[in-house]
Amino acid sequence: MIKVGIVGGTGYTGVELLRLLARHPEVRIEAITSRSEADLPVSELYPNLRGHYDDLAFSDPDPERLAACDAVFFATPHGVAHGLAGELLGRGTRVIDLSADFRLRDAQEWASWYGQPHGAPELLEEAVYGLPEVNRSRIREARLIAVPGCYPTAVQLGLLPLLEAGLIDPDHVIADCKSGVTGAGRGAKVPSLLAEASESMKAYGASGHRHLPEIRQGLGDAAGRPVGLTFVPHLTPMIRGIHATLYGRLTGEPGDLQARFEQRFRDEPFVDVMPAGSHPETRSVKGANICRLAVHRPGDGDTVVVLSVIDNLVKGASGQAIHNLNLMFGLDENAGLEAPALMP
Ligand SMILES: NC(=O)C1=CN([C@@H]2O[C@H](COP(=O)(O)OP(=O)(O)OC[C@H]3O[C@@H](n4cnc5c(N)ncnc54)[C@H](OP(=O)(O)O)[C@@H]3O)[C@@H](O)[C@H]2O)C=CC1
Ligand SMILES: CC(=O)N[C@@H](CCC(=O)OP(=O)(O)O)C(=O)O
Repeated sequence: MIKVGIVGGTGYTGVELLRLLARHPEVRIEAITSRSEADLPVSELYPNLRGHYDDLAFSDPDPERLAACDAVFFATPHGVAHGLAGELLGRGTRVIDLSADFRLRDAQEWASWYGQPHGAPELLEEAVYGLPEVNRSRIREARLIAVPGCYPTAVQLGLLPLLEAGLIDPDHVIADCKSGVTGAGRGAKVPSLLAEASESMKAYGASGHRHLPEIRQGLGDAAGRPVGLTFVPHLTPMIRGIHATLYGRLTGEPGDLQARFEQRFRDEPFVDVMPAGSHPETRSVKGANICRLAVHRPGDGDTVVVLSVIDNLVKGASGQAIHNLNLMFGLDENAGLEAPALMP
């Protein structure tokens, strides 16, 4: 069995790791941390886990206990993994970070978007961006994984087939994205209150969101040159889910777009290219580690529209993190990730 630790076990991505790992045949949880809930049994905070982890309680983050694990997930706010990752790696423990700490290759760029100095620039060279559909072979060899953000996962998967093949103008790409409120984490914040978030919808970060440089970095790699991206996130009254509507201007006659998308993701277990004409719904991915895509060319014109949906907590975070673990340890890629979505 692979011994696993989770730092930040009380948050939404932490409990989602627990839910998915409860069905993982090769993993045993050795440590799960919370500073605010130390000593509380996990099933008291999360009754959905009763019967699964009856002997497991939250504990303070203790580097000794974490270093005894084969792998540690960080499900913490940005900046936390910077402080502990180096020590764990030095002691032979692999690190899978769900936060943004190691996603940007440039420490200065990270500092400017996250408003603090990068805490571990010496680790950036070995960090692997954990998008399996792009980096599968590097992930297999990695010791340190930066799990992609939720918006970046939905946007990159939808645009990769177009940018890799040079089918759209890389200077004018638009990502219009909607997120459920769990995207903001479990901490109490006014915009997440029921009375603020329900029966209403709003854009935010229109003039610059911290996922913009992350998405640009990935799309630039796919296009082989810098990409001009307009990215506007929105908060919507749903609990889970990301819906990305992506627009690109075709550079010429693209051929059969549907066939291109199917071919690009033919061997990917967690990307579903839906039949031509589909409109994927966020509820069709709720609780499941899957991205569903549909590609449209309205009126056979020069604009291509891609619809991409994921569950922000699963393919957008904890499920993708477990997919990375499976690859790093040579396990079945599907282990712990086989459950279909909850619908309705
Ligand atoms: N929510 C989402 O949809 C997604 C989130 N992410 C990223 O994953 C990470 C976790 O997100 P989420 O689960 O939503 O966050 P939450 O705010 O829900 O939970 C954060 C967790 O981290 C712990 N924590 C906070 N500060 C520290 C610290 N200094 N040292 C150790 N533990 C700490 C908290 O417990 P305690 O304070 O008790 O120690 C809590 O368990 C974030 O970086 C987020 O950006 C990525 C993709 C999607
Ligand atoms: C709705 C909402 O607030 N979403 C968050 C993004 C989700 C998230 O946790 O960001 P990472 O993927 O980078 O960790 C935000 O806009 O900051």
